[in-house]
Amino acid sequence: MLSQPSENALALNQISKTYAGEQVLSQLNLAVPYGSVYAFLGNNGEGKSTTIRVLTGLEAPDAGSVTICGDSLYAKRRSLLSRSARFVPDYRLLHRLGGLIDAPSLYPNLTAAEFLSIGCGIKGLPVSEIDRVLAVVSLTDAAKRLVGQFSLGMKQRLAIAHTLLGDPELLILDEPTNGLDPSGIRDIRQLLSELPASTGTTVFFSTHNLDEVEKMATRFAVLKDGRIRFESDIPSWKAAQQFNMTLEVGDANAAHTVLLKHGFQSKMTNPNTLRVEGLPRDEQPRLHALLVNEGIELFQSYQCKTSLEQWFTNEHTD
Ligand SMILES: Nc1ncnc2c1ncn2[C@@H]1O[C@H](COP(=O)(O)OP(=O)(O)OP(=O)(O)O)[C@@H](O)[C@H]1O
Repeated sequence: MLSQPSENALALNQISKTYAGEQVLSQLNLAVPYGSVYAFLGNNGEGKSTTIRVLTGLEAPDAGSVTICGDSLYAKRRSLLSRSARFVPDYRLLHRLGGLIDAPSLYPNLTAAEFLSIGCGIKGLPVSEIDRVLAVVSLTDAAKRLVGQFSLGMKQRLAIAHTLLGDPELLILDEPTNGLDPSGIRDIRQLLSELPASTGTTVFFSTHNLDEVEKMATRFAVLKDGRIRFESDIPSWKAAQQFNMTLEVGDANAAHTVLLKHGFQSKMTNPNTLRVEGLPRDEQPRLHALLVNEGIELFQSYQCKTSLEQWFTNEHTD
């Protein structure tokens, strides 16, 4: 009998994992609240895929526990052949989650509906599920088209539809926009960010792209050196973030004097360009208004993009 859901759709407690003497995950703790779109952010090789394999039951941890919708995924069992105990997943829990790990395996000679009907058959679901999940991923009109004729973005949406068969409470995706073109990326971002509202599913996805986090997630955590090094909801993170800005103005010298008078530090990079570093987000409107009010011609102002590595190094070195 499954217990009542806790406040978190997913929780990892003190998870450790070692490969051939190399510690990949080290006492990792993570909690994903129901209804969130949770980004699991980390650079290449930090252990995102390893974590996802552990929390989908594909690979047992060396230590720690995984809780899905309030129930423990792993139990320690003594093997019949050896005296040592090992973690074994409770497969009954896996129907509560849908997982998309690595590139989806799709059949090019089947239509989208035929492909999904196989999933329905395996899971013992009514065929009405096919129309439901196709509608969620906006592929209703492509139901009778061959999968081999789909764009990469459509294939990814179909793969997500497949994971949604049976209406799982939690969806887990490993780098879901990898390899897609800009329009495919946009579609997947929109689909995933709307899923909690449209189906009640909590979304957990890994990425190495900071931009992805800002555009899709409600919360995020940064994995580094096997642990969660930073965790926040998006609005608090945005409010606390500082930006480097470039301003294109008619007279950089005059603009510099105005900014200095109001306590902003700026650097002139040429007679028409200023750079302002470490500017808090909520100071940006005031800075623009000051320049305009003082009669400075402001042609353009843009934020310099920060990579995950830069952002993490700048703000969270310990
Ligand atoms: N089955 C395995 N056997 C041995 N080492 C492994 C295995 N799987 C992963 N590793 C190692 O664990 C570390 C983390 O790998 P993992 O694939 O989890 O990282 P990742 O954050 O998902 O990286 P990427 O973004 O490149 O996919 C790497 O050093 C990798 O070489």
